[in-house]
Amino acid sequence: MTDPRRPEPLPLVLLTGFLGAGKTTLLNRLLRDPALSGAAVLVNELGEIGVDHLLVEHAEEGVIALAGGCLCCGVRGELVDALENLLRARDNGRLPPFDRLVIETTGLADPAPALQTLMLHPYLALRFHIAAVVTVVDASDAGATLATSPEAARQVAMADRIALSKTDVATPDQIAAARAGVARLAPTAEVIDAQGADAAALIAPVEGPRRGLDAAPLGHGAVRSVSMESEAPLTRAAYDLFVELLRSAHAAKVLRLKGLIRLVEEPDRPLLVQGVRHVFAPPRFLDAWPDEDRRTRLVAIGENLDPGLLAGLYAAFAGQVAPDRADRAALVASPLTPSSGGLLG
Ligand SMILES: Nc1nc2c(ncn2[C@@H]2O[C@H](COP(=O)(O)OP(=O)(O)OP(=O)(O)O)[C@@H](O)[C@H]2O)c(=O)[nH]1
Repeated sequence: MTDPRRPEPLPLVLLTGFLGAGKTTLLNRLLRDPALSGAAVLVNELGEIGVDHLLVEHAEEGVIALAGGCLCCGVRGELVDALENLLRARDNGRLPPFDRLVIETTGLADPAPALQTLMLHPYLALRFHIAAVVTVVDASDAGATLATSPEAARQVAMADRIALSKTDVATPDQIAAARAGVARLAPTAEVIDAQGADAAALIAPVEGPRRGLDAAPLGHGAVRSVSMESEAPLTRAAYDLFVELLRSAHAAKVLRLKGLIRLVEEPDRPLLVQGVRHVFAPPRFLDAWPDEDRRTRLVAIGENLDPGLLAGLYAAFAGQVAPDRADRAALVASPLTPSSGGLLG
């Protein structure tokens, strides 16, 4: 039940991408679109004196610059201050009641700390929900950049959606290399050609994980995805325990975890969960399942993840443990699983 005294959390889109990928260009396009007239924008800049926000053509009251450092390095407190000020201005009528927020990060930012800051802050976590991480990828150059820059690769791995820029100047081979690089690093992400795409579609919320995933190694560095699914609903307690174990045993490797959970206690509404490394946002019930599929679906994206271990851990909580399966070895290998008398009996 929605509490009438508590405002609905506003969707927040994190727009990231490597240096010069085309974030500001895309943002300008988004801001020109009447469908997005209700968006507020926060631009994070590297220099002491912010410049990027001056390049955002529709730099009106809703565009706020956060200068003097990178969100991932030292300005997280400033991010909190800026967002609190933005909300205060909205709530007391000094700003129009914006209906979503877009944050543009610097080209070198690791998206994780900014996301974690938003998820951990008791007030901001109530007022915003992370609707999507959109990563701009330069199609003319991604093949090389993704292979040589860990920052660029991580921005792609964390993405819910990839906006391919510069497809107007990239050769077909470059576009194919960019798509292949993205598919290896972010197999679950939706890929959109930014040139022709509808502005609203570029920053639409991505609720739940995408389908058709498997735990195949991605072949690029050590980033891979592991999907976990189950038919039978989970109890809330089982889900909470699974997350606790995941956080304590695997958090260093998990870049992102996202999913829809079917709970025994509330089977008609999916619980949307997301984690960034060891930080998990307060789970949020969606009003309804997005489609006919009512299974629990979770996807973890991470570095050096052991798919068997993770899938086995999930299976233990989802009631899928079959002690004679190959998973057993993986499960027993977990330092947190007692060698006897524990989950496996
Ligand atoms: N041809 C072409 N040029 C583009 C496109 N998108 C961006 N550019 C150009 O690429 C350059 C960098 O674009 P920006 O939008 O400033 O990139 P950014 O990601 O905001 O850059 P930083 O803030 O430095 O990280 C500019 O010269 C843009 O005009 C595109 O789709 N096609």
